[in-house]
Amino acid sequence: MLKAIILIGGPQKGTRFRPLSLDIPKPLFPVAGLPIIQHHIEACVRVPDLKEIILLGYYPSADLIKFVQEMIQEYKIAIRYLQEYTALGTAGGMYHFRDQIKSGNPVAFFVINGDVCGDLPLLEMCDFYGEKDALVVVVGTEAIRNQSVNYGCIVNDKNTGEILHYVEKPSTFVSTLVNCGVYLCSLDIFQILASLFKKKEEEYIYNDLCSSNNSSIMQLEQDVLRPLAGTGKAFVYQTNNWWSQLKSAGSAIYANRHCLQLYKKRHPEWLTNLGIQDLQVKQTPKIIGNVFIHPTAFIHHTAVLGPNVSIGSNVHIGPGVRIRESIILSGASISNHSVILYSVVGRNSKIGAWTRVEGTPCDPNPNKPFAKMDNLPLFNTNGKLNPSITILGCSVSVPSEVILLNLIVLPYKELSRSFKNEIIL
Ligand SMILES: Nc1nc2c(ncn2[C@@H]2O[C@H](COP(=O)(O)OP(=O)(O)O[C@H]3O[C@H](CO)[C@@H](O)[C@H](O)[C@@H]3O)[C@@H](O)[C@H]2O)c(=O)[nH]1
Repeated sequence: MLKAIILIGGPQKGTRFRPLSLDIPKPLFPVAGLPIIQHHIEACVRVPDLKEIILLGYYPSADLIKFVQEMIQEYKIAIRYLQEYTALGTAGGMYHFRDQIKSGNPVAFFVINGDVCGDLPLLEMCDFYGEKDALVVVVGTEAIRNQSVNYGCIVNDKNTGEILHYVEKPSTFVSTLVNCGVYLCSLDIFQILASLFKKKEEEYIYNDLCSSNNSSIMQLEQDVLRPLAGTGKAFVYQTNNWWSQLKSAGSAIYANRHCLQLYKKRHPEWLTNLGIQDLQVKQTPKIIGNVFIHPTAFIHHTAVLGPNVSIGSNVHIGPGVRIRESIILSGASISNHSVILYSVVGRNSKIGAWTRVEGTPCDPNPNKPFAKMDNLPLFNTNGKLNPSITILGCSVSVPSEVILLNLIVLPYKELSRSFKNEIIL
């Protein structure tokens, strides 16, 4: 029997994802029509012997209850949310809830960072794990040299996959093989965490209880992977599958495109597929490439959508609207002949007629194999806003006949004119 833990962090995490995470916890933000962590759950339920999924974080339980109930109904598998009393780090929460994780005696358990997405090779990891006497198997992927330092860097034995050296976000180049934040761990890992916890407690007592260090805070990367490197107990499973972090709001559009592409392989029925026959029989909108449309959305038959568009529930799209490379969240409405390109339109936002909402794609460099998203800061060194996708927070109202370019608009704002390269507070 196997289990899976999805690390979802808490409200203080994911700040670079604002304003998209202002009205919804970041792990529940919909990419390709599904909450980010539902993609992880989808991957987990494909593993035949996986019996329980634990979401681990420090969001208030109330934020997750509805989602957990929906997931249990949808996937008919045990899913629960365990709330840390404070941020305990990527391994501290696991140690705190070790009895729940160990119960039922799983042979191993997955740990998946909630802020990554990709074609996760969970089944392949199980086979690889079975061949090794491993405490932990980590998924690794190639990155380009200057980007690799933003990740956990792994030096491995090319023949066996054994991790020989591990450095978390090194200050200088170590290796182009990076940690994807997806692990398969043996229960024996808790012994390492137990001795670490004991050591930290002793230090705390030795320091006359005046140290502010919380001995419960532990990191999977620094406290487990790094000491295990070179002991023959940690291995890397290397993948060339698509994989990305979801750190900045800009990465949502990039992830949306790739998740829609993955549906082609796993769930073609989720993509809107209007054949020539449909077009002749009934009046339907024109769909280009991969598009997800929630069944409750209304799309006028003269609208043109795609490629890489996700439309949420109860969205209303008027006549002649053109949408490309964008996410339209639930309840939004877009009036006649407006154009939406490289943008996220927030929940319940309203866009008038003949308006253009456009962002700048911030994709990885297509000329460099293995390039990842650059999580650029909001402002460049000259103090100017780095051009990025346009984001309208929830309940934003945009008038007719204006142009919005490279804009971040906070929730509930009523715009009255055109804007360019600005953050509207
Ligand atoms: N439950 C819980 N989750 C946490 C906590 N702290 C972080 N997380 C979750 O753990 C994941 C990783 O956390 P970060 O601390 O933000 O690390 P990172 O910068 O994303 O780097 C990690 O992921 C990279 C791949 O995306 C790795 O390359 C790197 O080595 C590391 O594992 C995220 O999903 C985050 O929400 C915590 O205290 N509690």
